[in-house]
Amino acid sequence: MAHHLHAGAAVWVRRPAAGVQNGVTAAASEWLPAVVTSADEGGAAAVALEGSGEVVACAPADIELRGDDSCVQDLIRLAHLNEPSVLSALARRYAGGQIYTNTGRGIIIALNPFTPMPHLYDAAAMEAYRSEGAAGDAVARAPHVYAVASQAYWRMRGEGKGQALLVTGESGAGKTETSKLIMKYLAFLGGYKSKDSDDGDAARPSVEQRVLESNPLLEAFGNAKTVRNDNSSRFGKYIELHFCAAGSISGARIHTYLLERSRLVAPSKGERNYHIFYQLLAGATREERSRWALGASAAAHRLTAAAGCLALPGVDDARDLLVTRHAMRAVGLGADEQERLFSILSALLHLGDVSFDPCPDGGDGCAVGGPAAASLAAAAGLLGCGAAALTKAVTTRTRVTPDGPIVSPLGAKAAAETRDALSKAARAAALLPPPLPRFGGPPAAADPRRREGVIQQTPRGARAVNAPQVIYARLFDWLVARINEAVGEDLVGA
Ligand SMILES: Nc1ncnc2c1ncn2[C@@H]1O[C@H](COP(=O)(O)OP(=O)(O)OP(=O)(O)O)[C@@H](O)[C@H]1O
Repeated sequence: MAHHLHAGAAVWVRRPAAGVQNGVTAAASEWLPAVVTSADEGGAAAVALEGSGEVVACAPADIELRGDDSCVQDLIRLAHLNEPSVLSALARRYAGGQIYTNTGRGIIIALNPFTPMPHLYDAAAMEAYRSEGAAGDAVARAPHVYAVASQAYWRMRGEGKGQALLVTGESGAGKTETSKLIMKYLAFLGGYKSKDSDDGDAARPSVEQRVLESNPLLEAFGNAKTVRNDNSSRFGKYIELHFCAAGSISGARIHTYLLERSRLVAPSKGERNYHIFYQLLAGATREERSRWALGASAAAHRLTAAAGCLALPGVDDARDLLVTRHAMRAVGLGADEQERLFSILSALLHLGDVSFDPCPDGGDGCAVGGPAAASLAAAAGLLGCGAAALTKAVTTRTRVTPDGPIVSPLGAKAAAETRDALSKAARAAALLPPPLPRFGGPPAAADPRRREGVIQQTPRGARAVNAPQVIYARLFDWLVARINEAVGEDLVGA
């Protein structure tokens, strides 16, 4: 940008720098602090770089004004609002352990510290921001995610209107962690007492507790290790928290979007499938392992082994299964429902192990033989449908014509691509009778829109649908619906 520059003006100048991204050296640039030694009318200048004193000539596009921003904690107070000033202010604060920076009222930039910072979120910090917003002074204290949450909370209470908090950023930026901090803090502001507190009905966790405790469950089924984030949410979510007139949480509702279904059958190299599969394979008891015919470890099943990443440093999948089970109980999933749930997950693992051989007679179809037949039988048993019906479903395609259905064989490649080629979701539903309602009442049935959504997810006229994906997506929807039942939708008094 062209500026009126004079000798002695403090500026940023853009200089070429080699950057390395994903192991590849790429041309990049960096902004360096400098002082103008001479400038022409068009904005070009000769500058002396701070530190080295080297004098370089710069085009107008490579120069930005620089102010003294050393105490700035709100970006709108920068002396010059330009890219290098913003980046330098954020970098300086981050280096000093200040991961939060305001940018105007109600917007905060959070930089991921990638290390636990318990002092930022302890009881003293919670108290410090309790009245933020109520006092109408959101900038008085250090920028903090609690300040934004507190501001929204008190505005909701003051104006009696719903508030929305948008948490956005690229994968691994810290959205999930930030959302959890916000929820915990809103629960705290609403008077939530920790579960250690001995008042109340110990057998019935509070709504706040159920909301917070449902998180591990959603994460187990909806998160996976990616190349960018060991605990990446593979779905979008919108969480509604309902408050009663007295200001405490009275209920919640979680809406989820666009679960990454393809991960189930094809996680990318170096990534993992959904956490729950590794938890199950690491933490199932000997008796459960035999009941569900599970392999000894994640290496034993294609769905968990194919991408080549079995364990994660610092993650104990067996211990995490205990956390997931605790969350299941917290949202009210009984032993029967848990059994069905783990049976279906096990069935998916077996289904993933089914492979197809070309027909021995050289014909069009394919056959399921050897160990694959055992996997298919195990899947059929766990899903509660006959092995013959499942075999037919995975090796044939049915077309409905005015003269009746025409069944034709699928080649090995087509069958393998679709894995069990249950040609349509409707057929899948017929074969896996009825897949999720057996968990104990289908919330989907009570909500026609949701049911429609499931049907729409199946490409109409598609030659075949990958049933593990369909089943897993239904399982996930069912789980979200159960969590919603547990956390309630009590809008009375909100
Ligand atoms: N405030 C924080 N304090 C400490 N560590 C954090 C914080 N925020 C994020 N992290 C670390 O960064 C990791 C990634 O964060 P998170 O899962 O929240 O990212 P995300 O934006 O939700 O990613 P994705 O879009 O892939 O789900 C966390 O597992 C945690 O280790």
